[in-house]
Amino acid sequence: MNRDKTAHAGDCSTHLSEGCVLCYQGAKMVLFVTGVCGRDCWYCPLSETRRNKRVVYANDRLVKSPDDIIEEAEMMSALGTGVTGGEPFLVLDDVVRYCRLLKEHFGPDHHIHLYTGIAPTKAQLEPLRGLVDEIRLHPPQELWDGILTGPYAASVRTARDLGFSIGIEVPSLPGIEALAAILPELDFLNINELEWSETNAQAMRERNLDLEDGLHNAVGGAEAWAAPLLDDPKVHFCSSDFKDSVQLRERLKRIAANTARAFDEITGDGTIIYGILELEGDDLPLALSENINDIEISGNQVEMAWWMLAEMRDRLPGRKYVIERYPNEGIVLEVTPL
Ligand SMILES: C[S@@+](CC[C@H](N)C(=O)[O-])C[C@H]1O[C@@H](n2cnc3c(N)ncnc32)[C@H](O)[C@@H]1O
Ligand code: SF4
Repeated sequence: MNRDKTAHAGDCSTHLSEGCVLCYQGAKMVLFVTGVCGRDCWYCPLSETRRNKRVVYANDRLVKSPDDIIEEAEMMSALGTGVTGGEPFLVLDDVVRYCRLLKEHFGPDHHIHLYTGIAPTKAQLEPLRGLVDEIRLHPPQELWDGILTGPYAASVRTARDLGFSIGIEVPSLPGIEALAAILPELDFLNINELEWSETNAQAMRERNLDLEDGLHNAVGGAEAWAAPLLDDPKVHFCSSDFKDSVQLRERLKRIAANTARAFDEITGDGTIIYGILELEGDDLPLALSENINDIEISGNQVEMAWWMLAEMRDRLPGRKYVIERYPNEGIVLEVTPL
């Protein structure tokens, strides 16, 4: 069994759902449609700013109007969207509206997958036909034993009859091997490496669970619980490391390609690097006046290519530094004085 996480993240294409293939390319927008959920999973990772809140986010952008969703999708050249929450079926009308908007704007090939913690009925699934391509069910841990006779198996069959691609997506927890029974009826089974978050930390400690290492959010033991299932070609293990590295990096690269200015350097991680000069007076130094087309002035700050700033360093009075940040005015990762 080859379960090296890095190798697995790369050698992906044989059994991944279409939604996952696009995720590997960083091409899926995450559309969070509500923080409200009727379940209360002890491991739920939702942050306090989202949990139980009636909020909508497209990636990290707070959505105030549906246009924001399209803008965000365009900014990352999204090829698809993952609809999540909270519980999307609690706001089914909104989900239908958003998915229709996305399919109309980007075309029917814009691939949409939807997560749900409920076992949806035919009446709940029907409005999503032609709008959602792939459904990912998350049955509660206490129903994994006897999965074939419960409501989630019924949803699997209904969804399949209605033409959806249908899978199960759950975090890796003890007892997960019981889901082997339903594999023949699924298109895929995605197992998320159990992740630690601020909001589930107490519940993790109560169960004597701990972080696997000091670098990632993965919970120790999570991969081992999933191990009995991992050789089945329908099963995909999504490591916490992969989400932090490949998925995020590829999405940042897409955003950077659309938003970086001519003088921003785009790194292999999808971050951008540029130089900043803080002006000491109102006047632009002569050396910069001659390069007016290669700079951007905002207040008392002049932004330019980092290497240009480094070259002119001795001719420019004022504080100078190089900045690395996420694209589109994202978080600042590093500030290096020149
Ligand atoms: C946060 S849920 C939101 C959508 C829906 N309520 C659901 O549970 O499917 C999205 C995905 O995260 C997974 N998940 C939940 N808690 C997790 C955790 N602590 N670590 C890793 N994945 C988790 C769920 O299995 C689900 O596939
Ligand atoms: S069903 Fe999903 S959103 Fe709801 S509590 Fe469970 S993990 Fe959290």
